Amino acid sequence: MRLLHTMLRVGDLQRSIDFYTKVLGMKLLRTSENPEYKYTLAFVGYGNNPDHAELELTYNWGVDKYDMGSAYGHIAISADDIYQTCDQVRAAGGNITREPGPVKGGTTVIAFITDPDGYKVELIERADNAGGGGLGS
Ligand SMILES: C[C@@H](O)C(=O)SC[C@H](NC(=O)CC[C@H](N)C(=O)O)C(=O)NCC(=O)O
Ligand code: NI
Repeated sequence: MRLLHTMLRVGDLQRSIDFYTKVLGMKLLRTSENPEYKYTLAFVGYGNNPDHAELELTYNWGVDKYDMGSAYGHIAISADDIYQTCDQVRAAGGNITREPGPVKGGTTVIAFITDPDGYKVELIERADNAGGGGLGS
């Protein structure tokens, strides 16, 4: 089995596509519309399934905001140079809610940003091909 995607409901599809492509360097992989049920999907990521997990951005026509509740945590993305990535996020108008620095009690360098809808995205500094060595290692 493989992790295929995470679905996020968004209030403005182009705004979210711009964030994940222009700010976080993802590609727009495909889109689809469902006129009958009035929604549009946009899949973004660093590559296609099955080699890469994707984000499924769901826009329900006419719905521009959601109650984010308190259950959602974050999605995590690796960054070769987290300081440079955060500078790029800032320069592109992204919101950094936790500046880069070692995780509490550990050495892994992380940062948190929020996307246009307020979904948290964790940046973890590691070479893309790194594996294992969980947080705090
Ligand atoms: C394409 C595949 O990956 C899907 O996730 S389609 C699942 C389907 N999505 C929708 O109907 C989108 C619009 C709907 N109003 C919504 O906001 O989810 C679905 O079954 N969604 C229900 C769900 O709980 O995800
Ligand atoms: Ni889905």
